[in-house]
Amino acid sequence: MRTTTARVPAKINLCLGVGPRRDDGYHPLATVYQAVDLCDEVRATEVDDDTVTVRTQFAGDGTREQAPVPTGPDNLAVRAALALREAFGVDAGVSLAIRKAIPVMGGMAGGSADAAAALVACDALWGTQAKRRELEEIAATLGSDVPFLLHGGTALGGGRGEEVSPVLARGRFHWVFAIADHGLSTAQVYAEYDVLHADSPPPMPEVPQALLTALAAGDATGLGRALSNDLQAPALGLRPELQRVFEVAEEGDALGALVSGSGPTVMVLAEDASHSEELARLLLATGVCADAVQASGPEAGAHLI
Ligand SMILES: C[C@](O)(CO)[C@H](O)COP(=O)(O)OP(=O)(O)OC[C@H]1O[C@@H](n2ccc(N)nc2=O)[C@H](O)[C@@H]1O
Ligand SMILES: Nc1ncnc2c1ncn2[C@@H]1O[C@H](COP(=O)(O)OP(=O)(O)OP(=O)(O)O)[C@@H](O)[C@H]1O
Repeated sequence: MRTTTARVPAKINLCLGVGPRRDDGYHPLATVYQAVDLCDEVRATEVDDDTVTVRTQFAGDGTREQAPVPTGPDNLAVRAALALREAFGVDAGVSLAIRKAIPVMGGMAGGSADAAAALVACDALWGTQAKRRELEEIAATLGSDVPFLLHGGTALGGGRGEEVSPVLARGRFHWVFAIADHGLSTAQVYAEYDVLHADSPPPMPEVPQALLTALAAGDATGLGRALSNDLQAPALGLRPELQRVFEVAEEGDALGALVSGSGPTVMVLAEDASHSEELARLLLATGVCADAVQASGPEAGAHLI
C-alpha cells in the first residue's frame, strides 16, 4: 500500500491583538505567528475503498495525561482529507495515522496542525497537485490557524487569523513550553475575553512595532520584552494557577513569558539552548506545570518527509 507522511510544527503567537467580536462570532486579529519544532506527523495510507479513517498515537513516554482526540469525522485531519477530496472530486479513501507531540487543547494549534499535514499528505497520496493557493483556501475553511500551519516560519496574521503574510525575522529563538494537565477551550477563552470587554469594546488591534524591530534584528531580549497576548487575561481568569509559571520563569531569568494563544500552555523565552534546558528543569522541579518541553523556532510549515 502506498504511503505519504507530512510533518507539521506547533504554532505560537508572539503577539496576539484581539479586536471586537464580529457579527459572524469571530474576532479580528493582529498577530505574529511563529512555528516551533514541536512537531506532529500525519501518515496517509492508500485503502481499497472510499473510507477516511484516523488513529492517533501519542509521542513521548506516556507520563503526561492527554485529552482524547476525536476518532471520527470531527478529527480535523479527517475533515481536511474530506475537504480536499470534495474540492478535487477524488473518489479514493485514506487511512490517516497521527503521531502527536503537540499538546491537545494547549493553545498551540495541534488540531489545526494535523489538518495542514493531512492536506499535504493526501495531496501527495492522491496526486491532486493542488496549488499552494488552493490548499490555503481549503485550510481557511477548516480553522483560522490552519493556513499558517501550511506556511510556517514567522508570519503576520490578519482577518480572523487566516490571512497570512511573511515577516522579516532573523535568528532562532529558544522556548520552553510549560504544559498544563488539562486543556482550555479556545471558544471559551474568546467568550471570556468578550465578558471582560462587555463595558468597553476593544479597539482594532495592531502588531506592536517593537516586536517587528526585535524580530528583524534577531534580538531575543527585545522580543522577550515585546511579547503580548490579549487572550492572556481571560486565560488567567479561567486558570489563575498559571500565574505561578510566570513567577518561576522570572526566577529563572527568562527573557519573557506569555500564555500561548488561548492557553493554557505558557511559553517561556530563553537566551539559548542551555538556558532553555535550565528553565525546563526549574519549571518541572517546582511542579508548576505537568510537563516542560523545549523547542525552537522558526520552523518550516507542513511538509512531506
Ligand atoms: C487562539 C488562536 O489559536 C490564535 O492563533 C486562534 O485564534 C484560534 O484558532 P482556531 O483554533 O483555528 O480557531 P477556529 O477553529 O477558527 O475557531 C474556534 C473558535 O474560536 C473563536 N475564534 C477563533 C478565531 C478568531 N479570530 N476569533 C474567534 O472568536 C470562535 O469562537 C470560534 O468558534
Ligand atoms: N487531530 C486533532 N488533534 C487535536 N485535537 C483535535 C484534532 N481534531 C480535532 N480536535 C479537537 O479540536 C479541539 C482543539 O484542539 P487543539 O489541540 O487544536 O487545541 P488548541 O491547540 O488549543 O487549538 P488552537 O491553538 O488552534 O486554539 C479539541 O476539541 C479537539 O478535540
